Amino acid sequence: MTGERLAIEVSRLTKRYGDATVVRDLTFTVAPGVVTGFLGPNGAGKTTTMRMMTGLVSPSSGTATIGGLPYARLAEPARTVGAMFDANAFHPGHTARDHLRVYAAMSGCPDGRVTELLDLLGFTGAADRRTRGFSTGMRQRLNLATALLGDPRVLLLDEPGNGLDPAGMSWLRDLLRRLADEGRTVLISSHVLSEVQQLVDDLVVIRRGELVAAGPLSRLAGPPTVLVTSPDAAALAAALPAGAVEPAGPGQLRVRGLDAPAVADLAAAHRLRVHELVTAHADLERLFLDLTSDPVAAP
Ligand SMILES: Nc1ncnc2c1ncn2[C@@H]1O[C@H](COP(=O)(O)OP(=O)(O)OP(=O)(O)O)[C@@H](O)[C@H]1O
Repeated sequence: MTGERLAIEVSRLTKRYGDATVVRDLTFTVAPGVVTGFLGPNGAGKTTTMRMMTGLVSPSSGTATIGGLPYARLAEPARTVGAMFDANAFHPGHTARDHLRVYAAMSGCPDGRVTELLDLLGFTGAADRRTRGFSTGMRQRLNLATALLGDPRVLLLDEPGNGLDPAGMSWLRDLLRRLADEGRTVLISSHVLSEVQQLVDDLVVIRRGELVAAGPLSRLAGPPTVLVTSPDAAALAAALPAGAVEPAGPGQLRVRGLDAPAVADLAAAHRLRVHELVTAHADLERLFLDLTSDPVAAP
């Protein structure tokens, strides 16, 4: 599918409420065609920043633009940006279909789009049930359906993984991947890195309203290492390139800069035994805690 590719540019964005600066001098870009995770502990300023992107909150200074324009100047804002903020904003007496019809009418979407989305988001049996009985997972789906009504090129989703079980997360991952592969810009917030690490390509991490890291997840997490268990660990360490290896435990080495097959081949060439070889990816939860920990604010 072709369509406009619209980057989100946040430049020196700042929001003050009275004496409190809740978003401070934030600058980052959200690229089209990938899923970007917007991460930070509770109260870091994620929702406020996303609301500023959609004009729901006005910045104290700085700008947030979508495809080069502030939200208010977009020709068709509701069809350009789909946003999801509150997982509970449904009329309890409305069915999922009623809810989508109301929003479709407000944003000028054809009724056929409602049926299409109910199918796409797997509402088969639940489309005509009242939302008051919906699980959190169903609410998240309905929210997503609402955000997708105008077939937007940009999606801003505040905590879409909240309350989803593993099957729901896997479904969400596939859906977001498909939307990004269509060239859309997808920004999802979360305060739990482990929740989104399977969903995102890029990360923007904030703490107390300030940027602490931005870039591809693979770059922030660093390259994987190989963990080798061998009764010949000392001889294997001597055979590996100097500086590529460090002890990781009894009979265990951590190897950098070589992948698992290269380590296995090298051990075989030296007739050394290998009992276990594991490719270890960075501990992303640790990385997130390191990036966002705040000794001053600790109790
Ligand atoms: N209208 C408002 N008036 C005053 N303070 C506000 C207002 N809206 C948000 N804040 C404060 O701004 C800070 C950032 O809130 P925000 O909801 O943007 O954080 P968040 O990163 O989305 O947090 P969470 O993960 O808990 O949703 C918080 O301290 C919050 O109390």
